[in-house]
Amino acid sequence: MDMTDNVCIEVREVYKRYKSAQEDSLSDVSLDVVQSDVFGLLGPNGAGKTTLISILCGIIPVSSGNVRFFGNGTPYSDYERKSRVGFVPQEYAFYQELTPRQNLDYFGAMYNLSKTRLEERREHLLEVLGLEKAGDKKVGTFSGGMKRRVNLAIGIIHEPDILFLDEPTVGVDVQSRNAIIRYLQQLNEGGTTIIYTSHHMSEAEEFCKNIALIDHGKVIAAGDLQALKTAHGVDNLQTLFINLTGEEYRD
Ligand SMILES: Nc1ncnc2c1ncn2[C@@H]1O[C@H](COP(=O)(O)OP(=O)(O)OP(=O)(O)O)[C@@H](O)[C@H]1O
Repeated sequence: MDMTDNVCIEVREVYKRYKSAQEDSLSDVSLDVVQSDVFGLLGPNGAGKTTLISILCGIIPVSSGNVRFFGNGTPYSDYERKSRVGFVPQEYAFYQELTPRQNLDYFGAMYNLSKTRLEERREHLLEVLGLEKAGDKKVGTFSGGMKRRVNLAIGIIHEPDILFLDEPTVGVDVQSRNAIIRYLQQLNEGGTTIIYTSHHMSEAEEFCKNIALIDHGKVIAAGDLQALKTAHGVDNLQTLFINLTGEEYRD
């Protein structure tokens, strides 16, 4: 990281043990995410990625440690954190019985957007995510790719500065995957900081500037993706991943 980079998320010595668990799901996790980064949280099944994203989004508490958010070097208030951070969860977070327009109106209202602003955002997102024609059909009838795009639209209805995505392209076809990643790239070019998880190594390799590789709740490698590949003498992310996390199944 460059000294001039503006840290927007600071994670320090975070531990997490779920109530029913015998072991820590996160153990001594420290990370910095800089403004306008595309940051990949990568690791095998059960590594702790969803746990970490859930903590960063304020959905579950840490057992110990700290997470702080900054905008231009100043810590966010709770209000700023809510209005400037967006989250696209792995599970679908919409009402299947409602249409995309109705879902976007419902979730947009939670952010206190004005009626005009909400309409503008809703129609913009339906258009750029290729959902215009399906805008008044029940989401429950949609393909996986369309549902993923609705999930994404809901998470960004309030135009967040910092966006978390937990496997945003899981289970979709190549067209939807490309549309989602292209759109996220555009958001990032416009200044949105993106933190995302994926099991799709070639997608992550193209998309991420920095990564943290997590295994058994610990950060085992972090930093600039290109520099990590060079340091470990590998030419692709998948080989780096296998070299650092091993070949065994994680069931
Ligand atoms: N609510 C919970 N209660 C108890 N243990 C949990 C809970 N949620 C997750 N865990 C455990 O915490 C560890 C980390 O899980 P987590 O879902 O964060 O991993 P992940 O890296 O997101 O995995 P995946 O790639 O499969 O989504 C796992 O051992 C999991 O079994």
